[in-house]
Amino acid sequence: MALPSVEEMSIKGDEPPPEYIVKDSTFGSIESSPPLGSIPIINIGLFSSQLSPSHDHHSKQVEDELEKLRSALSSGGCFQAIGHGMSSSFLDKVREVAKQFFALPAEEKQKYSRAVNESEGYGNDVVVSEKQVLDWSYRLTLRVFPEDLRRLHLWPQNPTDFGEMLHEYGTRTKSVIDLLFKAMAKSLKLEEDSFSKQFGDRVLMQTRFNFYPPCSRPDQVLGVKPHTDRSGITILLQDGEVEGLQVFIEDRWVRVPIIPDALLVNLGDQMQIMSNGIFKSPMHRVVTNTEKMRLSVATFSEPEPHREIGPVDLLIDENRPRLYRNVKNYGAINYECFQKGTVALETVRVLSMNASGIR
Ligand SMILES: O=C(O)CCC(=O)C(=O)O
Ligand SMILES: [Fe+2]
Repeated sequence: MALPSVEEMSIKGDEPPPEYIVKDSTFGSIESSPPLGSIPIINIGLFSSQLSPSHDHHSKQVEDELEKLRSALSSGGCFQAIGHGMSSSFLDKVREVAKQFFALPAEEKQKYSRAVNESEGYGNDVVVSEKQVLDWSYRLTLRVFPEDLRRLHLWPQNPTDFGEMLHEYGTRTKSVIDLLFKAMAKSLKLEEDSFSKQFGDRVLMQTRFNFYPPCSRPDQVLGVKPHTDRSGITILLQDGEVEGLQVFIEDRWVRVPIIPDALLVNLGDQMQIMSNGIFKSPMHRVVTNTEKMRLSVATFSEPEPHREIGPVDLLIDENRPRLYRNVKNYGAINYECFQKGTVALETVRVLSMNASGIR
């Protein structure tokens, strides 16, 4: 028998069925309120080439910010980006339009349902195994770039400005991603296209609207289970008021604070590979609560599946031997590992040398 939808269960205040109960505690049990993390705040406006780089004073500021970027990505693997150029009223509009979609009656949302074996569209978790613990959320996932790969029949017609909002938000987010690829390379003293050329000119960008309705058992159920993103980088617009995201930093979970106008940048697995392990793809999860719904908008960037990616040559040397092999279609590898419950990045690792330098 099919399970009732998360939406239905949330409205009725149902006790979550066993399929949703988190048993595995590899990454510790659910704590709704671990300490607040000190996630670095970085002014990415300083990386924009539109600013004149002529003043010494200014270039010192840029250097300092690049160093903050390098340090953030090589430790916790995430930071809060400010100075991204999107106004707070625009970000509120994105959240508002998305909330209007999720507030529609179930039948209306189902018009955009994800087909079996597809990642795009509206729905709950893809169920891949009986042992899988399900997430207390529903989602709408849409590809935004390249533009010719948009599946417009899955883009909501209601609210009527949804498509316009997604096009605008996606376009601006793409500029942020392009800017960050360059800044990340510069922060490691590399040519600025060192990462972006691996992505090519047809970077794939998918936006996932995550909706987490109230849950009667936040102590037993997660909005999203612990995972690392398979992307190059992920740009996350958090709910402006309701917390829920936690990141695993230095062996413990910390809460990600809400800064309504900031975009949270999460490094993904593919950028960990390209940086030869210098940058870290952080484990994160989302907790639920009994009272309030929460919305987040995650935009994932990755290379086209046929492109081979691998550690940048200049980041491989005697002190830092190659950690990962070159890979194509990392998305499929990540998905297969998710099904088997194994860690995708481990499967693309090069065997490490022993102390005497012999493999
Ligand atoms: O809802 C969030 O804050 C995070 C969502 C997330 O991790 C994801 O969609 O990959
Ligand atoms: Fe994620």
